[in-house]
Amino acid sequence: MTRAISLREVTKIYPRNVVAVDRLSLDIEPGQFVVLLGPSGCGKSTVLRMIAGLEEISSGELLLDGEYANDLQPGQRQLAMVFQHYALYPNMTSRQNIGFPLRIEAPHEDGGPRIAEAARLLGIEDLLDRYPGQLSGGERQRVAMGRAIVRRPTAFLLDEPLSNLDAKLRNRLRAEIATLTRHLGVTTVYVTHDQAEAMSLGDRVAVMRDGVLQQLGTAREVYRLPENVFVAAFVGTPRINLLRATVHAPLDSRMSIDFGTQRMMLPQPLSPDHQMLRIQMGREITVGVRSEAVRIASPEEMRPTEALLNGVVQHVEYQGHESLVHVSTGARPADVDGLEAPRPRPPVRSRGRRPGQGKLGRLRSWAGQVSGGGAPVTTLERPPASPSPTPAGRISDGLVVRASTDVQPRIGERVPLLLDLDQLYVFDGDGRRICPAPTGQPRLDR
Ligand SMILES: Nc1ncnc2c1ncn2[C@@H]1O[C@H](COP(=O)(O)OP(=O)(O)OP(=O)(O)O)[C@@H](O)[C@H]1O
Repeated sequence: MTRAISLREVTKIYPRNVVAVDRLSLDIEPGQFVVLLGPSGCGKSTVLRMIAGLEEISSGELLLDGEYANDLQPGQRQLAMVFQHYALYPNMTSRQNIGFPLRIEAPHEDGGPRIAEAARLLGIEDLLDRYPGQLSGGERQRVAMGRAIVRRPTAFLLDEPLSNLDAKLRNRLRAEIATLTRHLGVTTVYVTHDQAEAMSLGDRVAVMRDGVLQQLGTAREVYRLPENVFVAAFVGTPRINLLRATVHAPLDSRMSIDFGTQRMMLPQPLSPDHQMLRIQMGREITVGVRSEAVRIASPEEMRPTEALLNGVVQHVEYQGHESLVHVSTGARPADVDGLEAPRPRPPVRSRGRRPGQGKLGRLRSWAGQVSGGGAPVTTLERPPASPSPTPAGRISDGLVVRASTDVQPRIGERVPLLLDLDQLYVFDGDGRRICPAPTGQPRLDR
């Protein structure tokens, strides 16, 4: 059995008025895999904990299969949660750890066949008699998954389950989790701050910022048609180039985008999307260009859908199969708030979380509640990942261009840049995407 999960205008306000989740509405269909993506502190885990019943909902409704579920006890929800820090009992073998929830639920039943089935699905049959201390990080996370699936839950709630693992293992387990949950056909809500992980995993990605849902869509939609500058900047590697500009639209000559030190002429006749830019004349806009939408090539090679800028090569990152060329155009880079660091909310860190109430403390208590009673001992192998030290939203001031390794520009060289206008994003002063035109407004098919 699998579950439909709906959140209707759900808000969570922690003590001291910390609004962790703000009127979030989300419908997750049975069997769907939805990723909650956003920077640290944006409220992802809180959403998951409210679904699990580990956190009270301040206002709004949670529906499980269409039934009001705000007041259901965690144990009545038949959901399984897996955490970043695999909470395994160190003095129990993998078999005992996986079978633990069954012993609590049905102490007189033989859990053997279900444990064996879970172990087979996860490919850990040969690890069943080992203790957590004798397992690698990835193996422990598989055992933790085993403990979740053995109960045959109606949905999985996965809270950054892979962030403690090294990149290679993370990629492998990520693929395994996707395959496993699809095979089981169980609704899955997966929390991560890693956009690459989100893009590769979910049927749908819900991008959050400051407790507010920014966009819900397929990975392709959030990448190709980001609804605002935050989503554009958060999703995609290398990060989208974002430049401050104004629209220059004289009646008697061609429309251009003015970057301060140079203007980019838009081809005539103007596309319907570009015609709409006229309204922005004189206002500051943000232009977004992904690194694959720019090429270093001579103006003679310019296609009808391209426009020309000039730049000076600052730095070349050799990546083996391609190079990332950082080019200065003299344009002002745009800042986007809240991309990496939590929003500055002074009361939050000192908001009176008692020792043990932070991520670690919450983890200890959740582990006990969700895995079906008892208070499991948590083996914590690594300290929780600290938030990225990068200051919020600083976009590097060079335009990053993806180039084939045949292109070998010299540092300091002046180069022509051809921008693909079909992949040009424009955001208004409030950060909303105005080009390509949002759905419902006339726009080019792409
Ligand atoms: N028990 C609590 N009491 C008060 N504030 C809390 C509590 N738990 C979380 N918060 C705050 O609520 C906000 C959202 O936290 P949450 O853990 O849901 O974010 P997150 O996106 O999952 O972040 P991370 O990826 O770092 O876990 C943050 O500002 C956090 O400090």
